[in-house]
Amino acid sequence: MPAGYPQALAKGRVNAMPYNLPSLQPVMPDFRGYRYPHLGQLWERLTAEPELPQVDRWLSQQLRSQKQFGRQDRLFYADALFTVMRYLLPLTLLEEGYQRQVSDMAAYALERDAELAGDRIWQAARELPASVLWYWLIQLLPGTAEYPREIEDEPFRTPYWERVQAQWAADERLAWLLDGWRPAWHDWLAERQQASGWTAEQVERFCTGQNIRPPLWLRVQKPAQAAAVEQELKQVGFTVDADEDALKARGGRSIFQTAAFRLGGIEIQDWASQQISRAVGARPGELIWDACAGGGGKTLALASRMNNLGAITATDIRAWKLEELKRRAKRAGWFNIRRFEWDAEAPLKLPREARQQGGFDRVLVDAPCTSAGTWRRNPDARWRLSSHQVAELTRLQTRILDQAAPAVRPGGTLVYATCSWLTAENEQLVMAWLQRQPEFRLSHQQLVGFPEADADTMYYAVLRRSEAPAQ
Ligand SMILES: C[S@@+](CC[C@H](N)C(=O)[O-])C[C@H]1O[C@@H](n2cnc3c(N)ncnc32)[C@H](O)[C@@H]1O
Repeated sequence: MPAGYPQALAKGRVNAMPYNLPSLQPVMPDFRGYRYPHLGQLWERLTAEPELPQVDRWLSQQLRSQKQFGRQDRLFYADALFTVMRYLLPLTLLEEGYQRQVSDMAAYALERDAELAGDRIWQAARELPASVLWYWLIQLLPGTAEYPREIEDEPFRTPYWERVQAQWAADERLAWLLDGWRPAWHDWLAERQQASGWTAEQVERFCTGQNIRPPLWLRVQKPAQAAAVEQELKQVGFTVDADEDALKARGGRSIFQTAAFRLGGIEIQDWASQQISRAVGARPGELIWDACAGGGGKTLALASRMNNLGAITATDIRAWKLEELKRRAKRAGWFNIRRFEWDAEAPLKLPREARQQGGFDRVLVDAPCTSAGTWRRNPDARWRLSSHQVAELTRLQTRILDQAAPAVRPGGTLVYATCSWLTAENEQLVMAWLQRQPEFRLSHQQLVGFPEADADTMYYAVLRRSEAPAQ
């Protein structure tokens, strides 16, 4: 924690646990022998990629052309590859250690962790055959999967595994390696623990729970339609829990085929993400700027609170994302959203009505970040995290905040958000920024979602601009 970090903020505020969390014990994907050869081929194709691709997109491209697979097969292959992704580092170290007969696997793990920083892990992992990955995965996770036939030296591997497991479990920095965590993340985790006041149990739940996919979260566009939407989803086989306009859905068939989705009654949006739009507090009639709107997940949630009264300016550096926003807004029936391409290199030229009142009532900066809070859904994202990436992103995040601040009217609100749990991108960044911005004060900040709710992990800070300019 940086010197002078105020204790009141360091404590953080742990939100109430709104949902019973499922068991956080990861298990092996439901394995049927006949699926193994194709799983091996998929791994071979993935490892032909010189750089680690975004695995969910890569996999859907691969499976799109394979019409022979049914829904259950597709779910299995996705689940299996994602599981390998979660444990990429321990799987790689186990096989390397076994092949080299390394006896001190604690020292070896720390040394290799430093060498394989960021996505360099991919260069080592892509050397491994699918059979050994699968074999070590069976050791790491409880389940009933059979060893691949290629593994003939199993009597030697088992005692090796038992020795390594004992060595890692005995070292505080390495114990979570068994859950797929890099020792290099240890300091970041300690900072998070301190900032949020987590107990050891919360830290453990946070680490192990990264390996379990959260449920599908939906947001009802118009509260008046909530009951009808819930009823339709139940009719087509979903189990649904409701929390205001957030719906937790499990099971069922493709959500995209439901009338509720096609007619704009619902959007897919994680629960934590929905809390960010709530924190902005947009009201009908106000002028809002969503500075990093992307495909519009939060823009639409803000629009939903304004009911076509007032105006939203949605900007992003990527024009193609704003096109998606346009489609989604039309489907939802929101007509008060204006879109502009904007790069935080320069200030935004304010729309006339915002200029007339001295700026926007509320500005949301949903900043580009490491996305560390989405590892439960995108497990490969964790292998891109490095100190270098964090340093680059915090520079960009600060620049975006600097450019967004003058567009907030006196007395208005600026909300800074990330889908990351790293304090460097969140509390630390906001504290440093506030020291240079005497016109703004922190109203409150919060880490929302996992490990308290079965969702992603996100952070937001609500910053208020003073009514009168600072002297
Ligand atoms: C976390 S995402 C936004 C997600 C979006 N708000 C949502 O809820 O769907 C961050 C966005 O910042 C945009 N971005 C990155 N660099 C930027 C820059 N220099 N200026 C403006 N936007 C930028 C990215 O294109 C990305 O869409």
